[in-house]
Amino acid sequence: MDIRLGNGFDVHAFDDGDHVTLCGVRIDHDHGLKGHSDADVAMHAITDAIYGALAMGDIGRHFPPSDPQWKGAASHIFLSHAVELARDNGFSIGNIDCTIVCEYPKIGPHSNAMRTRMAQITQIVEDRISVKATTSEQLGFTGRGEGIAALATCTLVKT
Ligand SMILES: Nc1ccn([C@@H]2O[C@H](COP(=O)(O)O)[C@@H](O)[C@H]2O)c(=O)n1
Ligand SMILES: C[C@@]1(CO)OP(=O)(O)OP(=O)(O)OC[C@H]1O
Repeated sequence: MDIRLGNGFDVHAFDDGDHVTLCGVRIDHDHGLKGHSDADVAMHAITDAIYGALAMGDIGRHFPPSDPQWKGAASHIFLSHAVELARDNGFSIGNIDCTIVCEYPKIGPHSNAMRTRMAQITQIVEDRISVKATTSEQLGFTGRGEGIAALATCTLVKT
């Protein structure tokens, strides 16, 4: 059995707006997130974890921020591409674990909806997908409420 481990990390700054999109779920908030795409920082970290496990670059290599085609794009496009690339190379996703770092919004009330959406996109069962959150105890850029960071790990399995 061939098992690969990948990790991903992303940050997006807060901007004017009334909601953020995290793992494909819209959450009302007093700010939005700045980005070339929909700025779904958690989905970007998960996408990069899959590219990482495949050793096939990163999200910016496949979807350059300089390409106007991706302006405002929904991030499920990026994740679906990484999932398809894994499948094309004979891998299935073993599990995904994502940690979102911010003081606000609170993630807990939305984490199950996020797992459901991620399961739809990745076509794996929800109990193989984890979405967690932590504050940074008011320290650093996340602690000052300047943006959101996300980390993700995934395993890919070829039998
Ligand atoms: N944006 C967040 C941050 C945290 N949580 C939940 O609160 C728990 C305690 O966070 P600490 O940083 O104080 O350890 C954390 O384990 C999460 O359950 C959250 O939902 N959203
Ligand atoms: C997702 C892409 C798409 O152009 O743009 P952003 O939304 O700015 O997100 P980032 O995490 O900076 O990754 C780079 C790009 O691939």
